[in-house]
Amino acid sequence: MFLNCLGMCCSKLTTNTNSSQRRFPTLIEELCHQYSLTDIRKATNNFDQKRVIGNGLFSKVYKGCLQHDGASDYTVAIKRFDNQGREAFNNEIELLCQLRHPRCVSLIGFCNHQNEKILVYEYMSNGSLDKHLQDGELSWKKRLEICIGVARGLHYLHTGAKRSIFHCILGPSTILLDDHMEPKLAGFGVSVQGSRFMPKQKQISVDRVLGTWGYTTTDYVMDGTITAKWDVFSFGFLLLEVVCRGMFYLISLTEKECLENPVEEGLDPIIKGKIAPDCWQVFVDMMVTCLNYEPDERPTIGEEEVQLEHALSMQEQADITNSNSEYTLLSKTIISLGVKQFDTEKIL
Ligand SMILES: Nc1ncnc2c1ncn2[C@@H]1O[C@H](COP(=O)(O)OP(=O)(O)OP(=O)(O)O)[C@@H](O)[C@H]1O
Repeated sequence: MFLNCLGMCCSKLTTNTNSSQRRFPTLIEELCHQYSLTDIRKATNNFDQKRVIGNGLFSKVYKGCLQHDGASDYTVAIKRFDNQGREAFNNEIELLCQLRHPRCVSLIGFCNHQNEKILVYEYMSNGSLDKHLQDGELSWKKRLEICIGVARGLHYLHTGAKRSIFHCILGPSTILLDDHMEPKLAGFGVSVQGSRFMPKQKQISVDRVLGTWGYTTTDYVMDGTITAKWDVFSFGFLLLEVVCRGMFYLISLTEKECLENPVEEGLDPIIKGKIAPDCWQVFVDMMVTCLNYEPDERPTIGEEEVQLEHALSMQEQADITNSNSEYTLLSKTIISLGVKQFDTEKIL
């Protein structure tokens, strides 16, 4: 019933575009505040370019300053969708209104004024994970903690709501970090919700290719369906990128050779020597199973979460007894993605 109501609210959002400041006496409005375009213009200094903090697939994200419920000014992130982003706007508002989890970014409000489709979120002061991976400043333990946080968020999406939610574009640019460097999932514009009466793992069909290329699994491309195992594959890719510093992001099929070298050879120099071999073994086994070509062979994200916590505790144990010296990894892990089975002509 709750989700039906939300669905109806969202279709109202799409169809009623002529009124300038229409009120929605609906659940969505109860759940998140509706801002006027004037409020948003004021908050972003009229969409000042200098306030741009990120670019989405169909949107620009600004740092803004808003007043809410009479409280003093506070900082928010304001996503302004372009004309192609209407569907993403509706999708994101519908999903985020339902989500309440410390590992998912919070939606504060929205503005739906004629062609202007805008969402307002809590501001994540440390930006997206990709920036921090590029800078190479994160310790190995922090990386592990971030991966655990991401697994918790995904676990909630897959199992915590009445209908499973599949993120579909999980990657370092859709993982944001708060003041304490804790991760939150963002970028729900193309996420997909399973149908209400379906078992959580059942496949659903979608009619478009989603996701960033490097994090896209073969399942969808082969049979046009999405399951939770899609996100698990993306999570495996994320683990790879977290240790290899952006090396695999947006990998193209022609660059697949880099996966033919052992992962240990591509480790970010910052964390080389810092990873305890026992911890690494757990981590790398998980990565390999997540990236399994066969979706049924991949673990659930709940299993991943538990294993990552186990890996972290192994690292902590090892650090107690080995506080000064560097670790050496003797393993040589080759990841096989089965990418040779792609027919790029058909896909792109
Ligand atoms: N709440 C936020 N706080 C801080 N920065 C943010 C926030 N939301 C988004 N950003 C910045 O904007 C970038 C793009 O946002 P996001 O990941 O939501 O885009 P997207 O999902 O690709 O967008 P779209 O909805 O257009 O498909 C992020 O990588 C990040 O740098």
